[in-house]
Amino acid sequence: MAELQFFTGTMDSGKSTLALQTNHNHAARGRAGRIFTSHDRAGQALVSSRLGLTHDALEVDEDFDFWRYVVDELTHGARIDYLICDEAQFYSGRQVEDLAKVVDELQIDVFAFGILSDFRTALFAGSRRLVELADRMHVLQVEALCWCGKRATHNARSVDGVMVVEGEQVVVGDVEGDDPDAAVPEVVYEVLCRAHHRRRMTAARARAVSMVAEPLPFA
Ligand SMILES: Nc1ncnc2c1ncn2[C@@H]1O[C@H](COP(=O)(O)OP(=O)(O)O)[C@@H](O)[C@H]1O
Ligand SMILES: Cc1cn([C@H]2C[C@H](O)[C@@H](COP(=O)(O)O)O2)c(=O)[nH]c1=O
Repeated sequence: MAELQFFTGTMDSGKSTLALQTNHNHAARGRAGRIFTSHDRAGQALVSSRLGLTHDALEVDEDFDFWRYVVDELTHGARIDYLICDEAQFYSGRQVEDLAKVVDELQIDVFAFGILSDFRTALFAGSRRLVELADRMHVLQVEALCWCGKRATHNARSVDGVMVVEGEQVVVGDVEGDDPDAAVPEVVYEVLCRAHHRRRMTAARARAVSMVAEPLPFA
């Protein structure tokens, strides 16, 4: 019985890696699949993992029609057993509804991967519709950690080193690397626990605050 499954976690939690592993495992068993992505950091029509894995993919823009694409492929004799849908947070609600229709009417498995909420902690449209429609939802077990050591649950955006909660919802970017000499891009993401996201306390701000010398008590 085909299913619509949604695999979610914060940024940097292993979603794209799992997407490519899922594709590999199903293809290794002779199943025929298609891989989709949207706004991948590595560029157009590519799924990339920070582990260095990449795979060609079909780019989903706002006009992409999953139902029409799959029906056209099947009509022309292609076999499709499953769809891998990465960066699904960027899909529209209608596109997610079409993925559910592909599962129900064509018995094709759909594996969707994406973050739940944006830098303001608001659900993305595609993620919201996946939560509403998926047969099964999985939170990835590779836990990304806040700088304080707690499990990270939210994605923070910093612009020029300052955490922001205003701006465009879609800004493609990455979490800051661990190379201290690497140039820091203008927009950087960081995964935080809820408390530190609410306090706007990024790792950089925590370091700065901790470095302020406590006034010595007068002798
Ligand atoms: N060099 C590495 N060796 C092992 N794991 C890594 C390495 N670099 C990143 N990772 C892990 O890979 C995951 C990020 O991979 P990715 O699939 O790109 O995540 P996502 O798509 O969720 O942003 C994280 O869980 C991180 O811990
Ligand atoms: C929080 C947040 C993220 N994004 C972008 C940044 C990345 O390009 C992707 C997430 O990719 P990942 O594989 O999960 O790391 O989403 C955004 O556009 N807006 C946001 O608020």
